[in-house]
Amino acid sequence: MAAANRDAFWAPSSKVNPDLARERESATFDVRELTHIIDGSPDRTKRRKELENLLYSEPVFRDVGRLSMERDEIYEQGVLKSIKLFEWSRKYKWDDDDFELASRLANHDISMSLQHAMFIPAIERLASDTQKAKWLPRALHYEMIGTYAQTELGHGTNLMELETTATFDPERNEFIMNSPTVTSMKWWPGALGKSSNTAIVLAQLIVKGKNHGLHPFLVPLRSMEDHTPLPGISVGDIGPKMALNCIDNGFLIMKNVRIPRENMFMKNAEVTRDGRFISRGVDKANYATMVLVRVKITRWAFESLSDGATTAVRYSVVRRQSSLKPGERELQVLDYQSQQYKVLPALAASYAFLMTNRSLHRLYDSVHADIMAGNTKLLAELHCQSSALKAYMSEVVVQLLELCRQACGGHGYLASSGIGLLCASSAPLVTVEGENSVLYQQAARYLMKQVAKAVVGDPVASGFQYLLTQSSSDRPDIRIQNLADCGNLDTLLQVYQRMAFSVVTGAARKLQMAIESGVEQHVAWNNNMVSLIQAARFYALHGIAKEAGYFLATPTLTPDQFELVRAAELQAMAKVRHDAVPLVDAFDLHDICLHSALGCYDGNVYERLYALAQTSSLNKTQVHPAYYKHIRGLVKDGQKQLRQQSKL
Ligand SMILES: CC/C=C\C/C=C\C/C=C\CCCC(=O)SCCNC(=O)CCNC(=O)[C@H](O)C(C)(C)COP(=O)(O)OP(=O)(O)OC[C@H]1O[C@@H](n2cnc3c(N)ncnc32)[C@H](O)[C@@H]1OP(=O)(O)O
Ligand SMILES: Cc1cc2nc3c(=O)[nH]c(=O)nc-3n(C[C@H](O)[C@H](O)[C@H](O)COP(=O)(O)OP(=O)(O)OC[C@H]3O[C@@H](n4cnc5c(N)ncnc54)[C@H](O)[C@@H]3O)c2cc1C
Repeated sequence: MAAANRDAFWAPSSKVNPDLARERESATFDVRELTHIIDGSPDRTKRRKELENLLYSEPVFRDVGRLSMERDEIYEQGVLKSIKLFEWSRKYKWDDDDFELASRLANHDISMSLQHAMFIPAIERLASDTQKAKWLPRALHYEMIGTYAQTELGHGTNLMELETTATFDPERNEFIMNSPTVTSMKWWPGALGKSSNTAIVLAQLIVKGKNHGLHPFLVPLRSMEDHTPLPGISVGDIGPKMALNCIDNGFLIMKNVRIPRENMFMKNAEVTRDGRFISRGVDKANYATMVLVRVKITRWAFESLSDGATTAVRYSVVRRQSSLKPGERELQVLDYQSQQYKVLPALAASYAFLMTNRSLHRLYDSVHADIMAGNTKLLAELHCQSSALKAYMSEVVVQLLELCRQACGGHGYLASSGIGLLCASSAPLVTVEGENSVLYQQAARYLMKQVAKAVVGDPVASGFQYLLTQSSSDRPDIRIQNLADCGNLDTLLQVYQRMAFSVVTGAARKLQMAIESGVEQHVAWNNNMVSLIQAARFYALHGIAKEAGYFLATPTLTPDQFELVRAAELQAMAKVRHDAVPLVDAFDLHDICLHSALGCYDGNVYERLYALAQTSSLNKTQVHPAYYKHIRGLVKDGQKQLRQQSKL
């Protein structure tokens, strides 16, 4: 789309859809005040606006062209956006919060997103002080452009079986990096294919023939002069994906690549000059970067879901379709109870996920500070919480975004709705940084340990006190006798704790019985995996309604109480429906960030759909070249055959 049209497209219109305007006039709260809470403070709102002005004054961040771009153009635009953010970050000395916020305003359409998402954080967490002094300036000034290369073609989850090797050569005081098999090539790391000149490579450390397990190594990939791959390095893009195609996820094969001994990250372990292996701190400390990204993913879950909820809610009040009573005006589709049931859980979950991410981030910051000071006591609890919440929130986001798409009817299937791209770009959140089934089990593993402690009366971790309170014989009955009781958050918390206690201890009992029956531990674990994963999952009324089985099959709710919860849920939806538009307006998403013809602030959906249709590459000419090449011949032949038939 030409620049002038592009600017016209995004300019907010003074003409606001009347239905949308009316919804805003009837807000029952101060939207701006809620925006400040969502941003974190009035100052953070102000900061966000400053960064919006900075980014959206740049053509590359305003482009609507991405709907019909070729992959190379998408990649190059993502590189350009990355470099803009890097230049501004250096020029204005952005902190991590500013960089994360700018990245979000760019929809994470950043080819070299791993530089700040993993490469720099890994150096900060896994390098010795001497290595940090050497490598951080080169990473922060973008001489080193990096990635985090752990996953291989043959293994992603099971880190113990990763095959890349780093063999110490005492003669030359070097490590020799190798990809010994086809399945050992690194596969998937972001920005590895074409952008990065350096990688943090996770490899099995071999010293004097002994394997000392997985350790991180800094491996130069490409010349700092002309970006050509260095000797022994074979690297490239793994091909187009469902979305996130600005990112050059790549492959890496190393054949006898030599790196200095000093390139092994040495905060948690080292190999001395004379070939002695020394381990420091806990061996899982090298997994610290993965824990950080899992926490980030809970933030991305909120961002994706609030985008989807904003589009679906605004479109659902603009779209009028069918009437409840013949002859009456067509209804705003959000007035259908079924539409509320599709769309409002995404709105509710957006707010719940925002608060959950903040709570998890506080835990992370506290535990990370302890770990940096050598105290790893709470690492296991952080691992459990980050694993369970990353898994649960990414799972729910994928489900609810698809419902938001369905709620937008046919137009939700258009790229210009933005919601299809949102579904596709959020889809990998259930896989990256630990596939969900695997992470749920990590949480379940920790839960089983807490149950074992609770059973013998030992103290349990702070987040699991319900295992003690719910087990006591004098625990109070669940007080749900009317609709009002269903709005009592303490009561709802008690319901969840009661159910969780039953499901978690039930899973533990099944596991224990299997083991006591003589089944080996790992077989018993696999045979009870679904129960263990369920024990690691569970939000308020909708969560109860959606998971009815667990609340009714355990001594938690009676059928009558469950019916009260269902009625309360529908009542709550009708109430939230009244404020649905102000509640999404409070996310205060700029139209460029939302990138949706259905979700734009002014609600002029039809004009924008038509305007974006003009950008379709098929509309470059009135008659497409395919007519002259193929269709014309078909029509002429048809005419010829009809003439011949008419003569018969
Ligand atoms: C809007 C969207 C925009 C963009 C989004 C899309 C894409 C870009 C974003 C991000 C890029 C993604 C980057 C990656 O994916 S990097 C690769 C990530 N890979 C993984 O996460 C691998 C998953 N596998 C594992 O973590 C582990 O192998 C395991 C499955 C957890 C098993 O661990 P393992 O050591 O093999 O064996 P266990 O016996 O289960 O564990 C032993 C022991 O260690 C403890 N443990 C395990 N992991 C951790 C950890 N991270 N921190 C702390 N402790 C850990 C575990 O609890 C156990 O402890 P015990 O005391 O019980 O023995
Ligand atoms: C968009 C994207 C970006 C990525 N970026 C990076 C990156 O920057 N760096 C990097 O190193 N990696 C990256 N990855 C790789 C990612 O971390 C892996 O895909 C992920 O760890 C899962 O590993 P896998 O794909 O090998 O699946 P596998 O581990 O082979 O699992 C396949 C399936 O088997 C099942 N399964 C496996 N193990 C278990 C188990 N123990 N219990 C129950 N079920 C199980 C699950 O259903 C799982 O989905 C990226 C992936 C994607 C999609």
